[in-house]
Amino acid sequence: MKESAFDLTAIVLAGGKSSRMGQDKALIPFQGVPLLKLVCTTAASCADTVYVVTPWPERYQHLVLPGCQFIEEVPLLGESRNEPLTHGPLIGFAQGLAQVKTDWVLLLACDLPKLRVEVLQEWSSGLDSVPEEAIAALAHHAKGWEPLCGFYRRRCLPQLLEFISQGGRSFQQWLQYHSVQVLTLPTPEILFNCNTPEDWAAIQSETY
Ligand SMILES: Nc1nc2c(ncn2[C@@H]2O[C@H](COP(=O)(O)OP(=O)(O)OP(=O)(O)O)[C@@H](O)[C@H]2O)c(=O)[nH]1
Ligand SMILES: [Mg+2]
Repeated sequence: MKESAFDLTAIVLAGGKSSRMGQDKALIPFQGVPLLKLVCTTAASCADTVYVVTPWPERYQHLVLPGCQFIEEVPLLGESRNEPLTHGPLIGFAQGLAQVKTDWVLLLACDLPKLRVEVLQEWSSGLDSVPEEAIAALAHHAKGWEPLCGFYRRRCLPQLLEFISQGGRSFQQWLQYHSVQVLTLPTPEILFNCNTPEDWAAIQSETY
């Protein structure tokens, strides 16, 4: 159930190399639930429509993700269909955003086991007071913006496509050209990123 004052779409990214994990992060279980399913369930609690953007939807068909629709990534001009599509999260986001109809979209990585619905809902309820010039509302941490757990205006798509067409692939570099509203993090733990076997072991051993 959503609590924001307007319609919201969520995009969940499930692609990439998972090279640090050594196996597809989207499918590793946390408390018995594959990470992608966990994140999609959280997303569906905050948004009316949830898109899972992935180069390989068939890999996740069996997960049963209620209320979620797959968007299959397509190669960029010059990319081969025979190569694995690992062109990065910025392009995955752009291909998802092209399908979005709502003014705001919540973008989430699939490797965020500690997301909290109430925090996302609290953030989304404040979106109507984000200054018009800001293209996104994101949390900030020591290394810069956290681009894969926050909100973007749909109207940023043309600027994003322009940046990509010039070879841009980095969220941090793209965002530095734009005004972004800071989201307050109640606890940094929410953004915990499960990238390595050690990260995974750490969350497995926690007791709840
Ligand atoms: N759809 C899509 N998602 C991607 C792509 N690359 C990364 N992601 C997603 O972006 C999020 C963050 O990915 P990272 O943890 O930075 O990188 P990764 O490539 O998955 O893993 P490493 O190889 O260990 O860096 C995860 O949800 C990935 O599934 C991509 O090319 N397409
Ligand atoms: Mg990560």
